[in-house]
Amino acid sequence: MKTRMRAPKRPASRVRGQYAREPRSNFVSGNRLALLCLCIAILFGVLWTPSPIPNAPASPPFEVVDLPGRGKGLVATRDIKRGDLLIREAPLLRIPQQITSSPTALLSSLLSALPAASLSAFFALSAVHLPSSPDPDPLDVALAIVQTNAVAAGEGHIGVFPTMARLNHACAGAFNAVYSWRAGEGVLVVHAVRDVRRGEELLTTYMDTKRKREDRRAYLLGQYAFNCTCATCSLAPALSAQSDARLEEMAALYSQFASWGGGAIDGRAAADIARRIWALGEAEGYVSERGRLAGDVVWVAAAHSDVEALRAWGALAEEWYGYELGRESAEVRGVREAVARPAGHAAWGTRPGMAIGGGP
Ligand SMILES: C[S@@+](CC[C@H](N)C(=O)[O-])C[C@H]1O[C@@H](n2cnc3c(N)ncnc32)[C@H](O)[C@@H]1O
Repeated sequence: MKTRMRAPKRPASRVRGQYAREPRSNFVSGNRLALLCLCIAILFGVLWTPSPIPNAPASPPFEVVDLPGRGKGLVATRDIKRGDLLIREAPLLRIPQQITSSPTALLSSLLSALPAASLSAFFALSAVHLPSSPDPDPLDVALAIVQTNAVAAGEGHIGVFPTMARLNHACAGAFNAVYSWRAGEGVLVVHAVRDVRRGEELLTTYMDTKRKREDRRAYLLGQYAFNCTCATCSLAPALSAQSDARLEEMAALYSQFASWGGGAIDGRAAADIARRIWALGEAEGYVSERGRLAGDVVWVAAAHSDVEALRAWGALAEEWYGYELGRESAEVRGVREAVARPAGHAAWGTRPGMAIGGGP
């Protein structure tokens, strides 16, 4: 989700890249003793109590439980409404993606600075692709934990979050929770993107799942070492083929929509594509990313000086950004401002005047 995409919500943001393959350095070995001491302190019973975060739900609507075949996960303890805030938490670690030093050296210094309780929370997280040695270097374990649990945390950064990290994955129309980084507050928030019944598992998505089932499953197996059996991946063959076709068409349409930025299509065509994406999402049950889509059409409407379309898409953007990012988010405030003062929009009048049409 790029170009001028504003919300750091692209679910494909779980990170690996350079952190996956960095060779160990002498510096790592030099820090091993300190880390081992800290780990031993943790084993001697330091319990993790999260520090209170302002505006975090006072009583979270879920519990962390062991789920057969999937490790821990979050299960709703009461009915949840679309748009409800589920989690609001600070990172245990926040790491720049582009670094000049060794990732393990950086990780070592970040971990060394953590209070024992946070270190305990970090090392309690799950990890795939652990080193096979019976006595692995704690920094290699730490690296595997980062690779399994880190998500995008602002421009050029990833973060590991103790509660959010327990969310398991589902694809396309099957996930019900979406996370986003609040740069101004330094926290990650997770909202319900659909209604959830008590007893249902809360599920986010680890990747852009607008891909066919075979590709999604191969990616998840390779990166996260599990076979996805979510509701979308479990569809019978004929229904799965229809779902694949919808998801692949949505992905192709998003690319076409983005080509408006370079002038390849006009505003009316861009809005037609957005309406088609919306309809496909409805058929698929894929309602995530609608705030951003509608927000982008607001931009197109402003560029073509179409106030009516701007207001119609603005209402949709406000509603769906509100569900995914929170009604108090910067994105909702931005859309409200655009609707209140269309001519004050940064894109206003930058393309030829044109009626692009209202929402779906
Ligand atoms: C970020 S962790 C999620 C929380 C994890 N279950 C735990 O116990 O901490 C990612 C790991 O959880 C497991 N997982 C996530 N989604 C899953 C799913 N849909 N089915 C089975 N395992 C899943 C995989 O082992 C994956 O590598």
